[in-house]
Amino acid sequence: MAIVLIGPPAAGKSKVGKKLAKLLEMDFVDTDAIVVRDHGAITEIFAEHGEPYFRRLERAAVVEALAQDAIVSFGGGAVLDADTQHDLERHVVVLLDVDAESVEGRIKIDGKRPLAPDIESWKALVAARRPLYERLADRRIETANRPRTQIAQELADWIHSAGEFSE
Ligand SMILES: Nc1ncnc2c1ncn2[C@@H]1O[C@H](COP(=O)(O)OP(=O)(O)OP(=O)(O)O)[C@@H](O)[C@H]1O
Ligand SMILES: O=C(O)C1=C[C@@H](O)[C@@H](O)[C@H](O)C1
Ligand SMILES: [Mg+2]
Repeated sequence: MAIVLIGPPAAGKSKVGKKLAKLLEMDFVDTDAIVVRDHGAITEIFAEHGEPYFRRLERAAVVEALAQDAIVSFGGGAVLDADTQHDLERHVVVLLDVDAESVEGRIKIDGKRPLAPDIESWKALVAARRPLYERLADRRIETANRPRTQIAQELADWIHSAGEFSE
């Protein structure tokens, strides 16, 4: 079973996931990183082949990631795939959430998200996905104005107390 972090672009899935994996002494896998490893930069995949093509590569990355007992950070849109939604029923799913105001500075900083290049597109994307994120999640964590270390520690404590991965 994997512990899967889902949620809006720039919620902190990759950064928090890495810290959580360290705390729990588990492997860390990121579906975006698998796609990049196998196919190159995400911005270029979107520009050259479009979103449906990217989603197929992403689905393969999800299958690889969920086969491991690891902390798995999803790309923001990985949950859109119906097979992935079904697969998530067998895993622990955490929604890392963030509001538009708090995410604004984060989006501006890296600007490398083809579907959310600015805050207005981020808002529309997240509004459409929010019911899905909430339906799939076993637990929701607010990340606005909170250090990543604290978020990771809270999650690690919850996982320990829930008995997940206890030996
Ligand atoms: N709790 C936080 N407080 C402040 N900044 C944060 C926090 N979490 C993440 N960030 C910043 O937000 C940006 C996005 O973080 P990260 O790449 O982990 O997001 P993500 O959820 O993995 O996004 P994506 O869906 O694009 O993969 C980074 O610049 C990161 O430093
Ligand atoms: O929210 C999304 O649809 C995306 C988020 C990123 O993690 C990448 O997977 C890609 O930029 C698409
Ligand atoms: Mg990420």
